[in-house]
Order: sequence, then C-alpha cells, then structure tokens
Amino acid sequence: MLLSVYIAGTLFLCICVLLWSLERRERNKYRGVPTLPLLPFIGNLHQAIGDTQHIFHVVEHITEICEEKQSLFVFWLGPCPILAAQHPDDVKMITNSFVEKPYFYDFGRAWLGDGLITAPGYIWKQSIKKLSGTFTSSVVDGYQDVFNAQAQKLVINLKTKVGQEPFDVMHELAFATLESICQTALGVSNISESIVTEEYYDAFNRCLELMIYRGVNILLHPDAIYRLTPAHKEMMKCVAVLHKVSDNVMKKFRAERNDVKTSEMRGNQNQGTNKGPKFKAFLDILLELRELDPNYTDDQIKSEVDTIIVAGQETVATAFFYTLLMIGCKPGVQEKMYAELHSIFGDSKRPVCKEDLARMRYCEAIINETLRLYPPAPGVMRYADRNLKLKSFTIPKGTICAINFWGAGRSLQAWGPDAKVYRPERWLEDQPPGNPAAFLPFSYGRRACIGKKYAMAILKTMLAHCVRELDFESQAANLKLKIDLALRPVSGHLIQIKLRETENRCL
Ligand code: HEM
Repeated sequence: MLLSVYIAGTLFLCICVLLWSLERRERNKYRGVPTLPLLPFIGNLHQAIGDTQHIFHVVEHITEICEEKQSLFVFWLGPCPILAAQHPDDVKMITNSFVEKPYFYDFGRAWLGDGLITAPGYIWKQSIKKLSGTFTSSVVDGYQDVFNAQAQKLVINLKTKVGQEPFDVMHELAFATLESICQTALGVSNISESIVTEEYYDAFNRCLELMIYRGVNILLHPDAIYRLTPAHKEMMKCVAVLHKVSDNVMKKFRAERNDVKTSEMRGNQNQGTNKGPKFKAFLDILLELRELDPNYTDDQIKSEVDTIIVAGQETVATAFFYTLLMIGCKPGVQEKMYAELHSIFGDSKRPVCKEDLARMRYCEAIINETLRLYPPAPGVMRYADRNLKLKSFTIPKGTICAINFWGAGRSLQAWGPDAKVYRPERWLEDQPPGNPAAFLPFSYGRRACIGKKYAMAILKTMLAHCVRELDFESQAANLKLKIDLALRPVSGHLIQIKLRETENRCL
C-alpha cells in the first residue's frame, strides 16, 4: 500500500516537473515581451475570469501597457500564449502575413460554417478570389434605393420615440440593417415577417453571448467537453433559429428570381410588373459560381449567406449607434453636420443619391472618428502558421495573435496628443490623420472587411435622413463598456430624440 502511494506520488511529481519544464521552454520563447504576473500552469487565466465588462477592463489595461512600452504584450491563457499587437508596423506585418485564424473562430462554425469569416485559410483563399469584388462602389451604388427606403422607415420608427426618456435604440437599428442586408446583398425585395423576427434577434444576441462564455471558459474549449454542456444545447437551438432565416431568404430569393424569369419570358405583355431588384445581389453571384463550379456546394452558399447577414448587420447597427451617441453628446458637432446637410439638401427630405454621399465630407469625418474611438469589433485574431520576424521580436510559429483595434485607435503615438479626444475635423485636414494601420475598425491587410463601401454608404444615408428630421441627445461622459464579441455599452444603447426645430415649425 505504502509502496503504491509512493509510486503514485513520484509519478505525479515527475509529471509536474515535466509540465513545468515544458512551460518554461514555451514561456522563454516570449522572453522580453511584457506580460502580467504569472501563476504556474494557469499563467494569466485567473486574470481573465469575470464577466464581459471585466474582459473590457483587461483589454484596456493591456492597451495601456502596449502604449507605454510601445511593444507587444503576451497574455497566457493557461499554456496558450496570446500575443497582443497594436503598433501599426506590427499590425501591418501580422495581418499581411497570416490568413489562418485560431481555433476560437471554430466556436462560430456551427453557425457560419466555412463562410469567409470562419473559414480555414485554404478555403478562404479560394472563396475570396470569387467574392472580393462583390461590394465594389458600382455594386453598392445600386443599393442606394434600398438604403433610402430603410432610412425613411427608420426615421418613422424613431419618431414614435420622440419626447420619451432615454431608450435602447439598438432594436430599431438592428432591424433596419437586417432588412437592408436581406434586400441588398441577398436580393430579396419583399421582406416578410417570417424573416426579420424578434425570435431571430434574440437568437442572434444569445449566440454571441454563448460564444464569449465559451471563449473565456478554457475548460469548455475542447469540443468533446463542450458538447456535453447545456450551453452547447442552447447554442444549437439558437443556430437552428438563425439558419431558418437564411433558409427562408434563399427560398424567397429563388422564388423571386423565378418570377422575374417568367415575366421576362412573357416579354412585353407584362412590362412594368417586374419588381425584382435592379442590381446583381451577392447571392446572385454565389449562385452563378455554383453553376460554373460543381465543387461549390449548397452548404458553402448557405454559410456565405449566414456570414453576410452577421457581418453586415450587427456591425453597421453598432457603428450607427456610437455615431448617434457621439453627435448626441456633442451638440456643436451635430449642428455642424446639420449645416452640411442643409447646404446639400436645403429643406428637402428627398432621397440621398451617390453624388450627395460624395459631398457629405463632414458626415464621413464623424463616422470615421466614431469608428476610430469605438470600433464595433474591438479586435481580431490571426494564427501564426510560421515564424514571423517583426522589428523587435520574432513571432514563433503556433502563436495566436490578437490585433487590438481599441488600442490602435486611441494610441497617442499614432494619433497625436489629442488621440482620446473626439475631433472629426482631424479627418478634414490636408494630411490624413494617424497611420492607416492604426485605423482598424474594418481590420487591415488580408482578411480585412470586404463590406467597407457598403457600410459607409448605408451609414451616411441613414445619418442624413435621421439628422435632417431629428435631434439626438445622449450621455457619454461615464460610458461603461463591455466586450460581447462586439463592443457594447453596459447600460444599453441609450439615446433620446427630439424633433428638429424646423420640423416642429412645420407641424
Ligand atoms: C461598420 C461596419 C462594419 C465593420 C466595423 C466591419 C468590420 C469587419 C472586421 C473587423 C472584419 C474582420 C473580421 C476578422 O478578421 O475576424 C470584417 C470582415 C468581413 N466583413 Fe465587415 N464590417 C462592417 C460591415 C460589413 C458589411 C456591411 C459587410 C457586407 C455587406 C461586411 C462583410 C464582411 C465580410 C464578408 C468579412 C470577412 C472578410 C474575409 O475574411 O475575407 N462587413 N468586417
């Protein structure tokens, strides 16, 4: 008996020593890179435990260290090093060199399959060749009618809130951007209630929460363990709701395209009854690709549809919210924007056309400044599939790199002494501000956002419609934030609305 206790004890000790020496060897690879105080085996894991508000504080703390030392930072999630980067030179190198994403992205694969965001590198390389040109300026110009219609509908919805106490505006924004993405990129002109539903909205938010919950619970990272948990069961239920939406969209799309073909075949007889969209939708392009390439499966198309819904909806709605938040607490900025709109539109509430968008320079500066300080996605990750030499450090193969958008956008080094001040005018000066690789809301390098032109067009259109008729008020002084994958305010997306004075006079 004593002997077996002795053997077991010795064995345990040997395993600990082995693990400890492996850990030391691994940690030595990152010697010189700042980190937080480490515990044996768990590294910084204990510092990551907490809610999503705590995660935001950790990111803020890391940002301060990186800025002060002008260096990288390594966070040890147990045995797994996560290398945070925010210096423009490092960001450029990392995002241009690596296209693989770390296993954290697999947590979204049940939902987004091999769509562009979650696809492994070899699939992404094939997909991006086909899809990189799907949101060019000329394609996005074709969406302008939908953007106007959705913006007008949003104004009508927001007018019902005039005079109320501060309210959470995200619901209105999310529905407007979801309908827009279905009508534009996915080419479904009649959005029925079966598509944009409360059930979808709730399932979407819950999925994000469940993914972050898994992300911070390292014990739930292995699939074999996660599958046994109630969280997995709930995730699959939510994913089923979300997939029902993409299935519905695809069914409707096919039905509408068949109607268009039928009415085209009927020729002149039915002229004027064809209500299909005037542009080629992203989904048109996907279906054309499938006709040309038999290896392009229905599953792949569905994954891209789910991906485009996620990528083009929540991000735009969040960006719009922060823009309202900023103009709402800076009356001078809002008035200057209104003056610009008045110089373009006069008192007219006419639709916004692409020439107007080009003239809305202050409005664009407001959006850029908002995205700099409040990037809807506060960062992204890349997986180092080989060693990479940076100026100050060689990233070892196997490292998970986290690009810190939040930190890059607020860096004094990159943006100057007023980096933390909201000043849209910086975007209108002769020299473009900062360093392009420090302005990261759409990411940078390979695997950056392909929807930037879409985002800017819809954001400007919605802003023009809203600010021409409404006056926004908000409190951002004591804003508390959390990271729910997206950067979100803890107390909700609170805004107050008044009718613009000119509107009051008209009534
Ligand atoms: C303000 C709005 C937007 C922001 C802040 C934003 C941000 C981003 C970011 C940070 C990424 C990189 C994700 C990663 O590497 O993990 C990304 C990728 C992507 N975005 Fe956007 N996005 C916006 C709007 C849109 C829109 C409107 C669309 C489509 C209509 C879109 C489509 C995509 C796609 C397909 C990808 C994956 C690209 C790839 O991996 O090749 N985004 N976006």
